[in-house]
Amino acid sequence: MFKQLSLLDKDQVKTLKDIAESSKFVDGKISNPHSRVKNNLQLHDPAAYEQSSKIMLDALMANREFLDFAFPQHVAPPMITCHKPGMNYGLHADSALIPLPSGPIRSDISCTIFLNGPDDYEGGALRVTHGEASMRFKGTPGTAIVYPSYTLHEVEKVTKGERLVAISFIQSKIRDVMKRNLLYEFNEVAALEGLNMRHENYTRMQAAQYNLMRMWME
Ligand SMILES: O=C(O)CCC(=O)C(=O)O
Ligand SMILES: [Fe+2]
Repeated sequence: MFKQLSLLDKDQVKTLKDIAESSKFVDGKISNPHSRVKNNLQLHDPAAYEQSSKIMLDALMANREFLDFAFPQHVAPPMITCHKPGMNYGLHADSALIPLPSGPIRSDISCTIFLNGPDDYEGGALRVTHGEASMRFKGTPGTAIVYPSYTLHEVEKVTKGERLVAISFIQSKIRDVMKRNLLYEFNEVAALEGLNMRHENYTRMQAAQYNLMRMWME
């Protein structure tokens, strides 16, 4: 399942764009030296990375929709990347393990946070495939899309302007996507409709929700 989040306000987006503007970017291959498809730039300035990733990490961990949907166990600090005209990130699968200073995390969910808007660049859609079908995303500034890391996906070539986003990877407490989505749906419907039920039935349903989480959470 895919989820679009309203993550950052205008001021946060501006701060992040200011950081990007005044920071050094390097060839994205620095973190994937063997990739034949990665053709973008990524932020390469420790202080700027620390400051920008904290804003986005804090926003993710304060976002109810994200917490309810992703059941995050570990979240990689979001990294700002940039595609200029001619750049793309060809079709690929995300690595199962994402190295972090604190040790590797498993990527269950991938996340793109949009800092530039669809009017700021041409091309550059994030295309996520699902078998022979695919979905294309170009979010407005401050929104994010989370999607399963097991998908093959790509960033289409930017033909004009600049695509500025941040990317992150999430290890979920619920590794199995089917179980995670089922719990999300169950919890959502219970939250929206539960109070219309008779109290004793609501209590029993809540016990079922908690017990599924006990069974499935790592
Ligand atoms: O820039 C994006 O939206 C996604 C980039 C990507 O697929 C990756 O870094 O693995
Ligand atoms: Fe990817």
